[in-house]
Amino acid sequence: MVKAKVWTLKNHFQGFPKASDFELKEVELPKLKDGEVLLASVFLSLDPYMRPYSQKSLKEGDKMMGSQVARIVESKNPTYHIGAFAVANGGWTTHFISDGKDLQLLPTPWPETLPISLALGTIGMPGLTAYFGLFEICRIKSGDILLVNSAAGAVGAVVGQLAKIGGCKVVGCAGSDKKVAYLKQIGFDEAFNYKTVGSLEEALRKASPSGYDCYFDNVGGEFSDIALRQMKKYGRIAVCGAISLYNDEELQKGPYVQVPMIYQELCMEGFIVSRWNNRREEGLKALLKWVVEGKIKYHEDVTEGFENMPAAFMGMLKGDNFGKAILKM
Ligand SMILES: NC(=O)C1=CN([C@@H]2O[C@H](COP(=O)(O)OP(=O)(O)OC[C@H]3O[C@@H](n4cnc5c(N)ncnc54)[C@H](OP(=O)(O)O)[C@@H]3O)[C@@H](O)[C@H]2O)C=CC1
Ligand SMILES: CCCCC/C=C\CC(=O)/C=C/C=C/C=C\[C@@H](O)CCCC(=O)O
Repeated sequence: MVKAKVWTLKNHFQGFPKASDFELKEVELPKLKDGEVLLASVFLSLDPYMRPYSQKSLKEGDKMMGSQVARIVESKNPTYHIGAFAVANGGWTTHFISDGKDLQLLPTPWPETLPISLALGTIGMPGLTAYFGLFEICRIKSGDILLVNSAAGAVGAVVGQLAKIGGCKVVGCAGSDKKVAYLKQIGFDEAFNYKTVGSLEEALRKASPSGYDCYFDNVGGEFSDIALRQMKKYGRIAVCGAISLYNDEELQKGPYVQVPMIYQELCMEGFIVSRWNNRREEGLKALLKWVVEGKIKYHEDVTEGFENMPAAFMGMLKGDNFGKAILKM
């Protein structure tokens, strides 16, 4: 019998998650049935969606949701061979069984020089979020001026670099001077630390006095109320996330958006990356090519040790991560 260690949601989060909201358990996995494979997690992803989704999708005591790059260690499925790596949604667990239907084998050939953990970030769901959010929702054109927040993160850094490839002027913001320096290093035209600027309104105006054609929003809340009022005529807003709101116990009430939206004739659209699941291969192939060519740089924030999952998750929500937050088993 194989024993798996599993992080469970002991208590639903009230405000910001606490260590006592999680509980580590050990479970015995059953023997494989025909068609099933046993996988061992190698890298686990830490994503902001886990905070709001846990509220709507989990019961207390459930295994925390999440994805990983895992190695096949036993197989009764001819499609999946021992030693192969796949991306799965196995949750916060050291080992799990799959019938293969939810497994995504790593794109091949996977270059020896690239860490397989990129399949959780730049060449994975966050990278696809940037790719489809930018090209299908923002519909960027060469010469557009684009704003992206949480810009040094898993999604934001890809947004900015893809926009540069697409001929845009790119403005980004992040929560530390180290992250801001990184943004400039990877090609952002303007970058600032939103936590230290005196006035966000002035910082945005200074970065682009003529305003913004596209706004890729990862943060929501007060930031977006200010950014919205600096959009150019016919501007496009991709509502990707609202991480500034995820830990609120009561939904905040901001200014109303209708007046600037009408005056500037703006288009604002929310999206979930799974909308393009049928075009996953297209996106991954493009992202892999750009990474291999060096046109998209990546940065990972690696925490070691399964016991540190909750701490790494809470750290990411606080902005401690620099780049894609992952855990190495
Ligand atoms: N719609 C979709 O399909 C998807 C949406 N998303 C969303 O994209 C966004 C970014 O995700 P991802 O790239 O994985 O995460 P990141 O790698 O960007 O990590 C989260 C970052 O959010 C920032 N942050 C945290 N709290 C606040 C706050 N109160 N105000 C401003 N910034 C804050 C921090 O960066 P900083 O240092 O800049 O503060 C932190 O590092 C999230 O909102 C997520 O929900 C992600 C994937 C798919
Ligand atoms: C306060 C309300 C917040 C609403 C938006 C929440 C999150 C946006 C976001 O981050 C979306 C992420 C989508 C991820 C998509 C694919 C998977 O890897 C996650 C699967 C989650 C699940 O359905 O189990």
